[in-house]
Amino acid sequence: MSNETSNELKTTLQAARYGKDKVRVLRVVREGAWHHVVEYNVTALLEGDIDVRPRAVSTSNNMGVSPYMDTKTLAICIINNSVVVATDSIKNITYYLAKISPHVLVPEHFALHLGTHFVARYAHIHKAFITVEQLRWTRIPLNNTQSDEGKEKGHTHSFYRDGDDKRIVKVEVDASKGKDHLIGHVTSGISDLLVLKSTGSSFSNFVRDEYTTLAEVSDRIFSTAVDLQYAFAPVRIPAPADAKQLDFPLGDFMKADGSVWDAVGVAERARRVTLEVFAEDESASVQATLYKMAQLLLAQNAGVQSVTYSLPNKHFIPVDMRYIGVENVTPPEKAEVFMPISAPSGLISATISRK
Ligand SMILES: O=c1[nH]c(=O)c2[nH]c(=O)[nH]c2[nH]1
Repeated sequence: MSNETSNELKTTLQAARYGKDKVRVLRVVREGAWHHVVEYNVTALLEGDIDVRPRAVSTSNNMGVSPYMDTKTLAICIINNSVVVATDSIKNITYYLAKISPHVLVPEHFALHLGTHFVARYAHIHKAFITVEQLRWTRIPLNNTQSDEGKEKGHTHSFYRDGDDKRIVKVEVDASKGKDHLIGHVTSGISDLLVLKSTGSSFSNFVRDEYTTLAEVSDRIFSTAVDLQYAFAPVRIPAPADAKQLDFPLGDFMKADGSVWDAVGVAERARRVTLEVFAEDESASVQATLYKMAQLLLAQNAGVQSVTYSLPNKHFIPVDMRYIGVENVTPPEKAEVFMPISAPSGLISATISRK
């Protein structure tokens, strides 16, 4: 395509969003000798009046620009970067809020505080999208060490990574109805929670036709990497009242609809219910177990509106050793040696919401 053609092409900016991805932060909060740590990977993206394109491009050169400039240079000169909060600044703000936010230990609260600051601080930013991925750091359990209140057991300042699963929080702070009408949309969940059970799973009565080779089984391995998302009802966020727009009165909006918004409690119950249903269910299929998990999660958490699970069915094939005179494949419930199959896997997902 020639330059002339690309210059003349009429286009419209359908959507634009930008910011910083993978901002890695570890925060230590000290209550005397009793320390807390959180490690987050933060993505902070902004939307608003961020169109950098020149409003009207003049090629007739009546704008006080040197007559020797060509059309291309002129266009670069008047590109409107004045609407751009640099992604470097977005990263700096993320670290600053990690330093000063009283809400930093709870990813939902931190994400809401960060998103609120972006839309409150910059008049032309109408929406902030914050994703916080929390990595596990669990207190090393020791019998003789516990907090002053005696609530939590474990070492005062030593932690270990007790799982690769992450807590994933996605927040949208929407100021499009005005800076005094901030709405927060919060979705939380879990990713990469790897589980396996060696019995208590069957699969039968599925469609049998000319494409079917799978045998019905009353006993099989069930393994998945849980991906869970649960959505809260939207929350009203009071606009910051201070000059620097850093206020975030969490207590106020927790009571805004007359209920307490317990993000930490929901997260603990969601992980527990997922693990318990997985372990205890006599699974008729991944689909059936998924539905039970989601129903129980909704039943236990009044503030949750909908639940989405996405569960790969990781296959394990009994190794056929009949060629060396060893029986390992029949009956299936007696199989002992399996080949884990990395691909393909099944993939079962569903969203369950309140009626
Ligand atoms: O629990 C299962 N659900 C399926 O839809 C399916 N399909 C399949 O081949 N195995 C399984 N297992």
